[in-house]
Amino acid sequence: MAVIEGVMGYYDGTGDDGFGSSSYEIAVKTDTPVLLIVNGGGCSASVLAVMKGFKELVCDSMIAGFIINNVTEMTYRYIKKLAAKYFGRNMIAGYIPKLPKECLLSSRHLGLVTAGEIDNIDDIISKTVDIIRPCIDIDMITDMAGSINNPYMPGDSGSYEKAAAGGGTHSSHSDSSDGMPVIAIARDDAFCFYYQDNLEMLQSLGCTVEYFSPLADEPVPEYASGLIIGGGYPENHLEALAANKITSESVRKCIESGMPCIAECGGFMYLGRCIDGKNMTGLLDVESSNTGHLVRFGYVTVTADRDTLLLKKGQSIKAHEFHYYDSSDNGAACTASKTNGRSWQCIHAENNIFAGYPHMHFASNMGAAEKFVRSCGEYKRLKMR
Ligand SMILES: C/C1=C2N=C(/C=C3N=C(/C(C)=C4\N[C@@](C)([C@@H]5N=C1[C@](C)(CCC(=O)O)[C@H]5CC(=O)O)[C@@](C)(CC(=O)O)[C@@H]4CCC(=O)O)[C@@](C)(CC(=O)O)[C@@H]\3CCC(=O)O)C(C)(C)[C@@H]/2CCC(=O)O
Ligand SMILES: Nc1ncnc2c1ncn2[C@@H]1O[C@H](COP(=O)(O)OP(=O)(O)OP(=O)(O)O)[C@@H](O)[C@H]1O
Ligand SMILES: NC(=O)CC[C@H](N)C(=O)O
Repeated sequence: MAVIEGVMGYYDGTGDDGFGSSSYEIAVKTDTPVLLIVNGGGCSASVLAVMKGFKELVCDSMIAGFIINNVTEMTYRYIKKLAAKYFGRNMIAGYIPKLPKECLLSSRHLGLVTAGEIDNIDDIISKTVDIIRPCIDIDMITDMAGSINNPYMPGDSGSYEKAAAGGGTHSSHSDSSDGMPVIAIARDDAFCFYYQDNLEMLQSLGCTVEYFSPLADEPVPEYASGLIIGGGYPENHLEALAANKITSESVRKCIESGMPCIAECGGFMYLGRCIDGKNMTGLLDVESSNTGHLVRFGYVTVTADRDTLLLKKGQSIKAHEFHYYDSSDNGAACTASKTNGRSWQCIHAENNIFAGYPHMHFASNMGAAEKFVRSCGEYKRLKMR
């Protein structure tokens, strides 16, 4: 079994093409049965109307079953009995009771507080499992999952399994003398927004991915010939990032020596002169500050208006913007456009840098990842001369 992550409500997506990019569309494309969790709090039989609406909005909703959230056992039994009548079969695989405070995960701007920042996350999960486990019909769920032969599930050669086993995900003593480039990834509580896909794609192109932590004042790993600084919450760690000179000097030295660098959103802000007045690396002449509201949000297509590290003029890549901060200069090497027709300039493409607010998704243009890896390879060869 695998859990496929979706966003917001089941049919919520870009809205441009039916239910474009929604969890529903992903279920259809991957031929995956769906177990929909519906909120039953504050109502009883009315939740059946919600379930029926979700199930019958389209002719094949892919919904194989439901779990009712936020109800008592008594209400659950009542709904389950009624559901058999209205759906003609048992489609409810259990319920989730009202959870105690200590099981709840907190949110902040941009969504949930990330798991890596919650010290007792394992305890919270175990406690939640202990509560939920007796309320869920696992056999029924296994039957739903076992009834399909999904070609997208990782098999023996699945990259996800390899990654989980540590196959190239992290290597502390990478070979720098031959082979493919080592890509350094800044990763900690300040820089935590990465598409796992992107990292695996770099690995599938032969690169080794190595992590370092700006919050722990670590330098860019010695053997690296490419650098990625992802998004996240640098604004929550300004004192440390401003004080951590080993990282900032190392990032500066690498980039000034020509190392190809992608910096996205929070990572882009870190390459600037300052965030909310606190000094950062100063590699870009940019100041970033909190606007107090969502500045840009949603899926975009980023098209290059001139040649850049990732895209040649005219080429595009799909990306995503999600930020409260804004900068004095967001770059103008590319144009980001939404399906609703809105567009704006973005991306600093000075020499070896590709930096700006969009988070790029390589699977939408593998050529961009290949171009980045080629540049890292060239940098590596130059360095070895
Ligand atoms: C159309 C909207 C979309 N939201 C998506 C996915 C996610 N949204 C998250 C969160 C936490 C928020 N989304 C809102 C911005 C909310 N989302 C919308 C709106 C309905 C309209 C946005 C727009 O047209 O510009 C919007 C509500 C609104 O009336 O503005 C948010 C404000 C909802 C709320 O809490 O009230 C909220 C932002 C919170 C904040 O300000 O910090 C998710 C994180 C939820 C999740 O994880 O399930 C998620 C983010 C996923 C991601 O990283 O992409 C859609 C379904 C993708 C869609 C956007 C489509 C698009 O424009 O491209
Ligand atoms: N069974 C439960 N017991 C107690 N609180 C709950 C339960 N289910 C949800 N909540 C709380 O209700 C709020 C909204 O829950 P909901 O399930 O709508 O979240 P969500 O779908 O993750 O929201 P979002 O659309 O923001 O991603 C959250 O604060 C969550 O902690
Ligand atoms: N997507 C990001 O990296 C977000 C950066 C920053 N936390 C902001 O809200 O602007």
